[in-house]
This record gives sequence, structure tokens and C-alpha cells, in this order.
Amino acid sequence: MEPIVALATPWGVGALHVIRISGDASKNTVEAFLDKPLQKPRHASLRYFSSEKVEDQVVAIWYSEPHSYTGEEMVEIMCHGNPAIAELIIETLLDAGMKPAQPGEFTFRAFLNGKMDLTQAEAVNDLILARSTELLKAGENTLKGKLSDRIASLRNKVLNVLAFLQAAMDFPEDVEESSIEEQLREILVETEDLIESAKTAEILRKGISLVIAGRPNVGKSSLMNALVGMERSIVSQIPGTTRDYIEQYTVLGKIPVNVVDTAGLRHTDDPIEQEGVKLALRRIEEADLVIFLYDASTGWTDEDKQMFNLIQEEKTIVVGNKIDKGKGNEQHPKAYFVSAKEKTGIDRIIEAIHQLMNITEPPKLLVSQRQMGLLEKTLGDVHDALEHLSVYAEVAADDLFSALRNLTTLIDGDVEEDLLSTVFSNFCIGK
Ligand SMILES: Nc1nc2c(c(=O)[nH]1)N(C=O)[C@@H](CNc1ccc(C(=O)N[C@@H](CCC(=O)O)C(=O)O)cc1)CN2
Ligand SMILES: Nc1nc2c(ncn2[C@@H]2O[C@H](COP(=O)(O)OP(=O)(O)OP(=O)(O)O)[C@@H](O)[C@H]2O)c(=O)[nH]1
Ligand SMILES: [Mg+2]
Repeated sequence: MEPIVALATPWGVGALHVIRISGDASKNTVEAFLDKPLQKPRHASLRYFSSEKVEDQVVAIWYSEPHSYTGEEMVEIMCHGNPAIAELIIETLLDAGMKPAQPGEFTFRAFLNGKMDLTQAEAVNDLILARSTELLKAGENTLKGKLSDRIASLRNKVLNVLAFLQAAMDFPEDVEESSIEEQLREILVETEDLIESAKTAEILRKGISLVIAGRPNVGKSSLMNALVGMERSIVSQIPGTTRDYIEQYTVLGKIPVNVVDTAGLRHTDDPIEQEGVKLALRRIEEADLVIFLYDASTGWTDEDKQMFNLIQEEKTIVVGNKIDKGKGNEQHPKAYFVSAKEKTGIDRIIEAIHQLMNITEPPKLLVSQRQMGLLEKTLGDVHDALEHLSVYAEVAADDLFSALRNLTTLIDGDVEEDLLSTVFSNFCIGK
């Protein structure tokens, strides 16, 4: 393919920069600017790179086709880490007819040349962008091909069921339907397991928004401060202190969290406070999780119940605060108890957040959004197949063919899909 060039290191001052070149006649084009040719593939050679624009002592590595990252002829130039030097070397090569690489284009070529499949190519970027050791580990596994292995095994199982189904249609008396059903259920469970991994990875990657809501003066701002470990939000004994919402990013346990403190929920004639309550309700609506806080020292009151009814229960943790002052008679049956003031009980809330978000163990594999979409389609296909099984075997077979196509697309991409713009466009340049 046409030769491409890009800086593989981040632009800026460093000890070295690495310039990456891949494609036809990479070696010849680079050698025109070197004092001596690159004699041996995959060996580091000390050379002078000189053109009208720039001169620098560099180390260069030539990879002969197909024994390189991309599977094409490649050259890597390590120059001194001044961005101007790297830029002028790249300009020299662009003047010599090379093209600037698109984001992810080296990895895209590696994919096209069969050096890796699509799940591995996607993992390359995830690995680079992983911000926690858990995600890093998951990315490494996917890069090693463990996700592909699981998809391939799923695909084999689907093929197997299809063979069974075919046999059942041809010789109905010889094949037991229950055995087909059992195999389908197994496929279902494995697909769900992968989707679960994808969701966990997604939460660890993107984080969640956690809104603290409740009536005025119950200690929402105090709890916000206890969770984020700083005096972020104003605390006072006057009800209605917080009017706007206050956000602070933090990491709670393993989860990156945007904590949002909101105005106390109550009916009020003050127009500014009314606006605050509206904002709070909107944030609650959009939140991944809500902590509904009440004052446990006075107890779970009718007013609390009224406000609690405004919130979706399944994404809500109920927390009774001010436990240092003792407990009122009535309490919410599922409440966790804390003292935001004395910072007790906070760990239990963090645990509950992990439980509610289903982060029980770190993800073993990194599954991308694209892959998750296809896994969910596969899940739907297998569900359909199960439903159709006893009535129309042909229709069930069609469902499974659809599952097969989705699983194949997961690993190989779709011929119709513009991969460079869908999958690789969020890569770094030079990767
Ligand atoms: N200098 C350099 N370091 C790097 C990379 C790179 O491209 N260049 N990588 C980029 O991500 C990673 C390593 N990945 C690589 C993967 C394959 C090949 C390669 O040359 N493969 C050949 C030869 C295999 C062999 O000798 O065993 C091949 O597959 O045919 C190189 C690097 C991290 N470090
Ligand atoms: N004893 C005790 N007092 C607390 C606790 N948490 C908060 N308070 C007090 O309760 C009062 C209200 O606290 P805030 O955190 O401002 O309450 P809020 O829910 O944000 O109130 P608004 O912003 O008005 O809705 C303050 O005087 C706090 O010091 C606690 O755990 N124990
Ligand atoms: Mg407040």
C-alpha cells in the first residue's frame, strides 16, 4: 500500500521521538536521506538523517515485509526528542511522496494484512487509553486474542446447533429437541457473560454520575464532602443552603464517579429555590445512581416518602444520616446508616455502589461498544431461536444464521462498514 508516515510518540519535548513509516518502498525512500543503507532487517542502526530541512543523528530500524507490525515493509526512526526535528523529518518524507497516516491507520493495515483481528485491533487503543490497572489487564487479555477465542468458540457452538437443527429437520425421530434447547441455553449464558464484561469495562472506563438527593438540611452537602474528601459544597444549618447543583469528580473504590450535590427537595414559594429543585430533579433523572438521603435522627417521615416517590427506586440507595445523634422511630427498611459529619458508614455506601453497578470482580476482557452492540444482537437472535424452536425449525435456523453473521462481524468487521472511520477514527495518530 502507499507509504504512510506519522509521529508515534506524543508531540512535545522528550528524550526521543519515534517516527513510524509503513508501506511500499519505505526503506528506499528513507535511505535516500541516510548516510548509509539499512543493512539488516530488525536491527537498530546508527545513521545520519539529512535533508535540506533537517539533519540529526538517529537510530533506525527496517522491518522487511511481512515481518512487521503492519505486515508491510516498515521503518522506524528514533530521532532526538525535539518536536521540531521530528516534524522536519516527517516533512522531508512527505515531500518525498509519503502520506500522513490517519488515526489508527498502522493498526488498520495490521488488521487488513491478517496480523490481528478486529477485536485485537480495537484492544490496542483501549490498552493505550486504559486509566486503571484493571482495565489494562483486561486490554492485554483482549490483545492476546482471548476475546476472539471466546467468540470463535461461541460461533462453533452456533454452527453445531445449526447442524443439529438441520438433522432434526431431515430426520426428526433421531434428534432430541431438548438437546438443541440445552445447547442454545448454554450459548445464551456465555453471550450474557461477555455482555456483562463489556458493561463492567464500560463503567470502569467512563465512570458514573451519582446524584445526592433528599429534603433540605438532611446533610447532602456534608455527605458530598465526605465522599469526595474535600470541602467542596457549602454546609450550613439553614435549610435551602444548596440551590444550584455542585459537581465533583472523584474515584470511589474502583469506580470513577461524578458526584452531584443538589438543592433540597421541598415545595417552596422562593422562585430561585424552585429553579434549584427543578435542576435537582433533572439531574436525578439523568443519574446512573441516586443516593436518597434522610435524617435518621428524626426518622423516615411522610415528607421523605413524598419526595422519594419522585425517584426511580431501582437506581437508588437510601441512606439515613446523622446517626451520631441517634435514631428516630421510623426508618426506611433498606437504609444504610452514616454520619456525614463524623464520616462513619461511608465505606458501606461505596460497597453498595459497587453492588448496584454490578462491579463485583474486575473485567477479564475489554469489550468495545461496537462489540457489545453485536453481542446484544446475537443474544436477541439466540432468544428468538429458542422461541421459534418448537414451532418453526426453519425460522430458528434463520435466527441462528443471523447470530453467526453477527459473531463473524465481531471478529472480522463488516464488508460494508467503513472501518477506518468507525473503528479506527478514535485512535491516536501513529498507532
Ligand atoms: N519499536 C516498536 N516498539 C513497539 C511496537 C512497534 O511497532 N515498534 N509495538 C507496536 O504496537 C508494540 C509491540 N508490538 C509489535 C508487534 C509485532 C511486531 C513485529 O515486527 N511483528 C513481526 C515479527 C514477529 C516476530 O519476529 O516474532 C510479524 O508479526 O511478522 C513488532 C512490534 C510495542 N512496542
Ligand atoms: N449531627 C450531625 N449533623 C450533621 C450531619 N450531617 C450534616 N449535619 C448538619 O446538618 C446541617 C445541614 O447540613 P448540609 O450538609 O448543609 O445539608 P443539606 O442537605 O446539604 O442542606 P440543603 O443544602 O439546605 O438542602 C448542618 O448544620 C450540618 O452540620 C451528621 O452526620 N451529624
Ligand atoms: Mg446542601
